[in-house]
Amino acid sequence: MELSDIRKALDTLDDQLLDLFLKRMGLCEEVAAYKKANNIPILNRGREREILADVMTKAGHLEREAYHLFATMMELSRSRQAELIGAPTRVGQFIETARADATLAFPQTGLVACQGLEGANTQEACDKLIPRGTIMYMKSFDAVVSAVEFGLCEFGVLPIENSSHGSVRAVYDLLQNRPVSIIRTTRLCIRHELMALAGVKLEDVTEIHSHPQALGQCAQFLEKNPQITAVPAGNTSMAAKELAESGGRHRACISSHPCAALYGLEVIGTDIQDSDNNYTRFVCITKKPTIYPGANRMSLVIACDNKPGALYEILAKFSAVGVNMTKLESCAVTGRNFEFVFFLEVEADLNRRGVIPMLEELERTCQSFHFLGAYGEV
Ligand SMILES: C=C(O[C@@H]1C=C(C(=O)O)C=C[C@H]1O)C(=O)O
Repeated sequence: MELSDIRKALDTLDDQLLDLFLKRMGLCEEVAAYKKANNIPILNRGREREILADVMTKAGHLEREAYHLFATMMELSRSRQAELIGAPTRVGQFIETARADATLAFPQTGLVACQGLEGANTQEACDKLIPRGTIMYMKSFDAVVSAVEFGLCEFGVLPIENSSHGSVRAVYDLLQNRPVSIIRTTRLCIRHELMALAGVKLEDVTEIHSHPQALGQCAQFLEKNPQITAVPAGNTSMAAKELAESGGRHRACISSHPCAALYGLEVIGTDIQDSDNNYTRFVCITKKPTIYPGANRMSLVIACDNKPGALYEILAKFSAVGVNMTKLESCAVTGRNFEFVFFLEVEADLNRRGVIPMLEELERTCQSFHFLGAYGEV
């Protein structure tokens, strides 16, 4: 057969397939109405397994392809049913409340909780996120979240991930477990400097103090100087202040440039980070769920069953509504062997048809689902 003839035949088949697909979806809509009236869950794993087993037996050497085609069709069917049934979900309620409140422009002032001291990278992030905000410095990430949770500060700013060191697990843990949500993010290029008291040389230094993330981002520098011990500090700026107060002449710290002038230290090494492309992303959080106009990203933390295809099923849902994933990181669940949660960020407009039902479907079907917020990046 000529190529053009084959394509003509394909066009005819595609028309038939489309027609059958629409008929199938029509029947699923009837199923949805029945389920709604009788309060039956959308997902019926047993029925889906039977369908897939039958399809694979009938499909012969194309069993794998047929499996994926039918798994996707059932995925789309469940998504449509969720859209029609509209049963309340936590994520649906969150979005409804958060959007109703978002009539105002993004705030430019207010009290902002920030971990560390003057000169910390987070301070620069605070200035970008809430341009005329008043910063209150806190000792820990936990204290930042508490300040927001208990109303001491309207906003909190926290680092969430670094391009060479990955997600800040402690911050993800706080965001999942406390009643705060992300309203905006920003990205800063981080450069690390080595600082010490006036006159101290690198040869004199036996200890370098800094935040574990900063120590990790300068791992190659530390490897090249094996005589030096890395000592964790609460924050890069705290390390600078403590060094200045200690008077220690065998000590140095890894901090950001403004700390030298702020704490009277001398820079004895510049750009000591492993990669010049070293970025940290920061999130701005609030207690009141708010989605400001123009929000085009969302952060999610999802745990799924430990079985083949579990992650694929999640990704298929994104694909079904055309959502672009910008981050996917798996992380072991603390205290459990080989169980993972996924930290995700997706680009999605909540106004696009199917996006909210997709989130609701994820909440209904995944082992655990946390919606951390919908926001824009500055
Ligand atoms: C259509 C139904 O709902 C869901 C979708 C299915 C499908 O598309 O075939 C099968 C089982 C359910 O998970 C149903 O329950 O029959």
